[in-house]
Amino acid sequence: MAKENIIEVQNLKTYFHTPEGIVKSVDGVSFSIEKGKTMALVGESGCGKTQTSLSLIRLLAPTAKVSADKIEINGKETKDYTKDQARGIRGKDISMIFQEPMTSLNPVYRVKRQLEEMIRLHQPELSKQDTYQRALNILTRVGIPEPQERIRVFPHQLSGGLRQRVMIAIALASNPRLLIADEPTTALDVTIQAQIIELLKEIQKEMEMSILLITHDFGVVSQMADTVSVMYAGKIVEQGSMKDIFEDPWHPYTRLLIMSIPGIKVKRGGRLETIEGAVPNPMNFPPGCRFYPRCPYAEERCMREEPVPEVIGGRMVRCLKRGVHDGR
Ligand SMILES: Nc1ncnc2c1ncn2[C@@H]1O[C@H](COP(=O)(O)OP(=O)(O)OP(=O)(O)O)[C@@H](O)[C@H]1O
Repeated sequence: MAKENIIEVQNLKTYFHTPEGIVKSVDGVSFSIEKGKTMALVGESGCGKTQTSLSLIRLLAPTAKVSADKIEINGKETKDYTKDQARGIRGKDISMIFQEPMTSLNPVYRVKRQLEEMIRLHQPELSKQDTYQRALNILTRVGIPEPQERIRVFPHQLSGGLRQRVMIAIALASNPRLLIADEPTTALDVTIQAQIIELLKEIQKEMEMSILLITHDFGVVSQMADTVSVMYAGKIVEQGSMKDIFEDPWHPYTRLLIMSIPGIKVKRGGRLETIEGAVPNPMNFPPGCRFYPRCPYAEERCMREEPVPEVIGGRMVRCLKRGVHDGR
């Protein structure tokens, strides 16, 4: 049976036209996510992960220009959507949660108003009482104790973990087919982090929802993702199943990211805290491979030739030296 994708993106480019020049924050990105599955988009800060996800729902700065060969979301081709049309896919098709709940929760309204507004937007037929009951049910579902009390408070009166749960409740109130989770656990302590990951996984199963997980943390990827796309300097440099990528990363950047995970996989002394050097300026990428200035395996031709995507056994990699660094 053919796999059903909730989203298919081909050759997405998001460029910011600034007085100083063109910022190529997303530069030809392609991926798809199957129904009910999670794809992690991984990379360091500034690689273009957030702009990729915001491009899908067109929540970009006015200076941004988006182009693509395809952005099919839940069966609809949206690449030529205007901002107004794009508003229609937010909520029903795609919801988004962020690292910092206070950026998406409104500090001046109580939880009740924010949650009920979202429910009303998507189920206007519900009576006042049913809307309230559904709000309570969602709060209960996301593990909020004493929902009758908590629904009456303002966001700042909740702990960080509970705020994250409220944000998830609001995002789920519209029954989205795809949830974009941008660093959903980065600001939380480890125990709460694990609880939120568990919650997202349970809800995903119940609702058969797909997740686009954006993170710099390969530890979180290993707990949630089915597939992984590794992003560097506006491009996807490696793509494949979580198992393939973890067990046998082909791109040097992926290898270095995995080596920087704290924990059991890599021996203590061998662990990297960070990768040396910095992500290049998207206004001025180096010629050839964009990773060569930081790559331990780079050779002369990497500075000249831009690697094209190679697809082998269901995986994709963009590296001229694949086959050398992994001993094949
Ligand atoms: N409005 C804008 N104008 C110009 N450049 C921008 C704008 N917004 C983002 N950028 C640039 O686009 C690039 C990619 O940013 P993006 O936020 O997508 O990175 P990221 O990988 O998600 O990192 P982070 O983890 O910090 O969110 C960055 O270099 C950023 O400075």
